[in-house]
Amino acid sequence: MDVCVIGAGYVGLTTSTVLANYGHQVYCVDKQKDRVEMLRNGKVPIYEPGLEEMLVKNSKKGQLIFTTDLKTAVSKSDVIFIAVGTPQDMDGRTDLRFFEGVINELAPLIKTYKIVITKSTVPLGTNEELEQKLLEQGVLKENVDVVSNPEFLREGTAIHDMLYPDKIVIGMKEQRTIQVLQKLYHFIDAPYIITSLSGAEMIKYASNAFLAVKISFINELAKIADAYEVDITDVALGIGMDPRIGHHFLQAGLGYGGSCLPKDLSSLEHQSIKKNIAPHLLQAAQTVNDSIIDHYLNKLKTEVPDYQKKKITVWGATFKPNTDDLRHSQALKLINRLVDEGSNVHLYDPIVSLKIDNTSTYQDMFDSVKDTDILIVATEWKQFIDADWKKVSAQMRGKIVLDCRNCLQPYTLRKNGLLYLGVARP
Ligand SMILES: NC(=O)c1ccc[n+]([C@@H]2O[C@H](COP(=O)([O-])OP(=O)(O)OC[C@H]3O[C@@H](n4cnc5c(N)ncnc54)[C@H](O)[C@@H]3O)[C@@H](O)[C@H]2O)c1
Ligand SMILES: O=c1ccn([C@@H]2O[C@H](COP(=O)(O)OP(=O)(O)O[C@H]3O[C@H](CO)[C@@H](O)[C@H](O)[C@H]3O)[C@@H](O)[C@H]2O)c(=O)[nH]1
Repeated sequence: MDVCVIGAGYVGLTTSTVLANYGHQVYCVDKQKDRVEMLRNGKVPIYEPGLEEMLVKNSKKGQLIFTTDLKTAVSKSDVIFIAVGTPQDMDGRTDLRFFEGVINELAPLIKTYKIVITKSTVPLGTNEELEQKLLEQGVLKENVDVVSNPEFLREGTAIHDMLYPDKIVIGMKEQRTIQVLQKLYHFIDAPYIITSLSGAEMIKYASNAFLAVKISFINELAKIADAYEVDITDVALGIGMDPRIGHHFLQAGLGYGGSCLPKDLSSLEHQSIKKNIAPHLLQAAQTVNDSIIDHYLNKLKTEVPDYQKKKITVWGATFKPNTDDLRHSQALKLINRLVDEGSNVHLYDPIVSLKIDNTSTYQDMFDSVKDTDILIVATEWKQFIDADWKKVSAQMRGKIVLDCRNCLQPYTLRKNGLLYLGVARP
């Protein structure tokens, strides 16, 4: 099929590349000229393992075309994906500026039958409004079907997640769209969940809200476990064995961040309040998440009361490993907090080279710990987990390692003369 994907970010690029790889002719449109130019030259503006290779292969074949020319892309396509950002505004609601911008640009271009598929995460009712707005702006009813097809990929494993999803969610009004979506996703073997437009929108928010609640649950338990000197990783393992609970998303640590969980939870809270329903649980999840950095720093303070006067190295800045995404990163919040407190901060991240006032950034993880008093592991990159701790210990001046992701082995660190510090890791 001929497909137009609007937005060349994490979702748009993954969708475009995978669809092209499985035989579709894809036109990926972005309004940022430099981004499109870069993509045409085979350079991917984001760090996503495996993406560049597949993207270049399909661009070379002409199967995947990057453009700023929406008009031509729409005229050549049967289906149009919207994959632009839907960030949160100052109040925590969804900012639909980019999404609405797309509707206004699309409306005059739809002259023959098209299926418009929303991949972006949008509040309940947005796809109904999308259809209304297209019709109000002159699109003929017989020329458009709107489908809500939310995306569940995770950054760092985006290609895998698109190829092997646990389900494909389709919100639609016209049955005829289902066959088209099945043809589009012919290479994916997953159950279809067919629902209304808002049903699909809600499944997306409900998934991310549930994940956020689950993480905050284990993080609250970690505080209790810490007070009773219980190892939270044992508790997570124990409760996770119950298939009704499951092992996923029970890794206690610095809390959740990223471009989705915080903003989607916040958006759902607002959508709930709009209908006079108090979102107690959703708010509690956010409150717990907001309290975690303090909890870790208090832990550090019990060991080093004047830690602000020490030289501190932080490993990891991104919101999780295997991504360059810094949006709502808890690690970055921790770094900024240390800087605000006046600490002498040294940074190392395997992918991102940060420029933050009053910090020093290193290109080598071992150089970054030279003569440092305290090492804080803020993101669980594999190279930190597998670090040569003997070498780290030899480089450091002090001996304290604060593990904010429960990703290190206390025994290994102690064996190498380091003092392991964590929450609920006695
Ligand atoms: N990042 C994820 O892991 C992920 C996963 C699932 C769902 N989502 C959702 O998917 C949507 C996209 O997220 P993302 O992280 O890929 O966003 P992103 O910010 O990485 O990329 C969005 C792209 O859209 C482009 N854009 C904006 N307006 C445009 C327009 N009018 N025409 C053409 N291009 C335009 C921007 O230039 C940008 O390149 C969001 O709603 C997000 O919540 C994201
Ligand atoms: O046990 C866990 C699991 C995750 N996290 C943190 O939670 C955040 C989110 O992690 P993850 O869900 O893996 O990252 P995303 O790439 O943001 O993916 C989420 O957000 C996407 C955008 O909506 C969805 O598509 C995915 O299904 C959903 O998992 C990160 O800060 C993680 O460090 C924990 O603290 N403990």
